[in-house]
Amino acid sequence: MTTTATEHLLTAEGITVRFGGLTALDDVDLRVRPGGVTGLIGPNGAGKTTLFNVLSGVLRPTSGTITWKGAPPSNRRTHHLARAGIARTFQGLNLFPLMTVLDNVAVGADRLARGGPLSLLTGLGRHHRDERELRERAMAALERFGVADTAYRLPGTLPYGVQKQVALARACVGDPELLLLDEPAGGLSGGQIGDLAAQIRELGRDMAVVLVEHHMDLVMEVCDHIVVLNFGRVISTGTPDEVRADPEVTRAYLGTTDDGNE
Ligand SMILES: Nc1ncnc2c1ncn2[C@@H]1O[C@H](COP(=O)(O)OP(=O)(O)OP(=O)(O)O)[C@@H](O)[C@H]1O
Repeated sequence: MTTTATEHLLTAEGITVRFGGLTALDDVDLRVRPGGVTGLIGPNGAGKTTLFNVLSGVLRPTSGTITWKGAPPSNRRTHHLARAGIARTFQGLNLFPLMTVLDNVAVGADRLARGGPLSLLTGLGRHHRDERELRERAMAALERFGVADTAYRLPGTLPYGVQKQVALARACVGDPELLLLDEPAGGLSGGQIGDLAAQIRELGRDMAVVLVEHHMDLVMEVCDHIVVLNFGRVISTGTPDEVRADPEVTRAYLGTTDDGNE
């Protein structure tokens, strides 16, 4: 199925997630168009990570529907979503510590190969040509993110900022149509965050990016559209300027009442 520029790539409707008695998401809607950067923000515990986990197939919602390119995803398990064109990064990076940087990134290209998921790890069901192509793609992705010189190192031997670039290269190597970035600025210095902003804007020209991030300057700089969650509900949506000017958003972040009292 093809998607025109005016159609939504991903639609989440009425997403509710309950953990026992706690409602982490309450009837949340999210629509993502092809291309551009959507920010998902909100105070601690607002439900951002839970929504990300639903979108990337890690968590099945209690109720609600997800539509990918106009139809429900045929299989919501994470590696199937990756093959359909949805990639994500993790707060904890999730790089394989005993694999080289190059192999870590080649695993991310798996959706383009004929072998099954993780066949690069097991060596089963894959042609030598596949492997060579995957490694060439992985090297090209490392070059794109400026870390090709680390290809044969183990991730744990590299500075944190470099590991973050490797994780980005892994997410992008399969040419996803939707990239979910979970707090990409966490642990980075001011200068690194400036570089990251330029990278995210560039990525948003090739694919749709959804960004969960606490670093407000970065969010306001790179996002075309922002969705604000508080206590599991969408309390505001709009452009960065619209969201910044919304008193509901200020109240959510400051935890104040209409009178300005705590
Ligand atoms: N597996 C779980 N079991 C029980 N409660 C959970 C679980 N995961 C999240 N929660 C709760 O759901 C609510 C939303 O959490 P979530 O992590 O999605 O928020 P968040 O907006 O990502 O917060 P933060 O900015 O602090 O990462 C919180 O009250 C949290 O304690």
